[in-house]
Amino acid sequence: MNNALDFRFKMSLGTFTLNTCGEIPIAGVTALFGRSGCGKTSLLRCIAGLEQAGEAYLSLAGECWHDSERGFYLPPHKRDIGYVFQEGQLFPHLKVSGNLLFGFKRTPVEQRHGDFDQVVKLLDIIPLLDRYPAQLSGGEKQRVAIGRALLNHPRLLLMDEPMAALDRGHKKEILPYLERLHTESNIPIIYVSHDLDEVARIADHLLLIEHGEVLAAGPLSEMLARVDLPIARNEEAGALFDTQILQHDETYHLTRVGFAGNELTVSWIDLPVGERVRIRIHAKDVSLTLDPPGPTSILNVLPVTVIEMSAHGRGRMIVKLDLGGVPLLARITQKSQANLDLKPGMQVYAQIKSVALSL
Ligand SMILES: Nc1ncnc2c1ncn2[C@@H]1O[C@H](COP(=O)(O)OP(=O)(O)OP(=O)(O)O)[C@@H](O)[C@H]1O
Repeated sequence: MNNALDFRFKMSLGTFTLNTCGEIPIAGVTALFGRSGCGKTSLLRCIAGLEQAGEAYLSLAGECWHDSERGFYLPPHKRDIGYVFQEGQLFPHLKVSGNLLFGFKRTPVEQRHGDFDQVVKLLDIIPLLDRYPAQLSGGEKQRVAIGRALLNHPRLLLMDEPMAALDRGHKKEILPYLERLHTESNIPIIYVSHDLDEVARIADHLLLIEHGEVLAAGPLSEMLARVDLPIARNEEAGALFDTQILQHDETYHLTRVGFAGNELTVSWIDLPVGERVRIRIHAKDVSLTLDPPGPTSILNVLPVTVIEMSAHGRGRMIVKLDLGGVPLLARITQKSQANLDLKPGMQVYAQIKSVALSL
């Protein structure tokens, strides 16, 4: 594919073997996802050129960066990439402004001003410009590290678990910036993570890595809706919906969102009507019933069709449902599946608590 990063790497690291091949679209955010030690960082380092696999092929939009067969290897500093590591790695002796200016290496002087203003605004860095890294929180350091990488105008931004060293509070603080980056920057990003909720918020594509190999790859919403992949076993498994805000209910502090002819009531979303939001419904928060329930505290009861089922873990099933053309996942017990005698093709009702829906 010409508008992609094509890769093939084979190498051993101690007892571990990385044997990956695939392609990553040069647009949006692609998550490299998998459990700890599966090889995500190794793959990212191969892409950056920091690791030289014995067997390697890498090209960006048809431009070769590494081809071991031809003995061609472009060193990291010639690859035009930005790299944000788990810990920001700022220069401690430079103020934030000085650290950011380091990101201007490749930008002609006359273009620098506009970019700087845009990036510091995007990442809310203005109040931090005069501080030294030691005077920043973990989340602030990461914002500056991201800003510095962006100012370098890379053709590709690699991010290796940029939130891994942050506590829950700081993670929450930085996530909206990563989402903004995703919608407002046109630099393609490859994002390593083992946190499914994080990936679901910011990625467009997903490469699932297992034991050093690419197990599956595709658009995020399709990947999250597959019941044959280990992702479906994850506690946080669930389907993703691109919705639009239809209405707010100020009395009950609820919001109504619409997607593909369906509507859902969710907890209040502080965004104007008409705005698009990504909503995730965790499989564990969806229950199934054969008949429409009578009066119930559950605000969302939607007719669905069973598409397929897969056993996951002891006594548990994951059920893929069709909700007016979009997939929804439900996790139920095998006992419930037997009690309801669920089979593909059956029409049932999915019950989703509105409080269970999260952005
Ligand atoms: N220099 C090395 N020598 C020996 N083994 C290594 C080396 N570097 C990595 N490994 C091993 O290779 C495997 C893959 O490591 P890698 O860091 O790529 O995984 P990861 O998916 O990024 O993990 P994590 O999510 O924990 O960061 C691990 O089992 C690791 O122990």
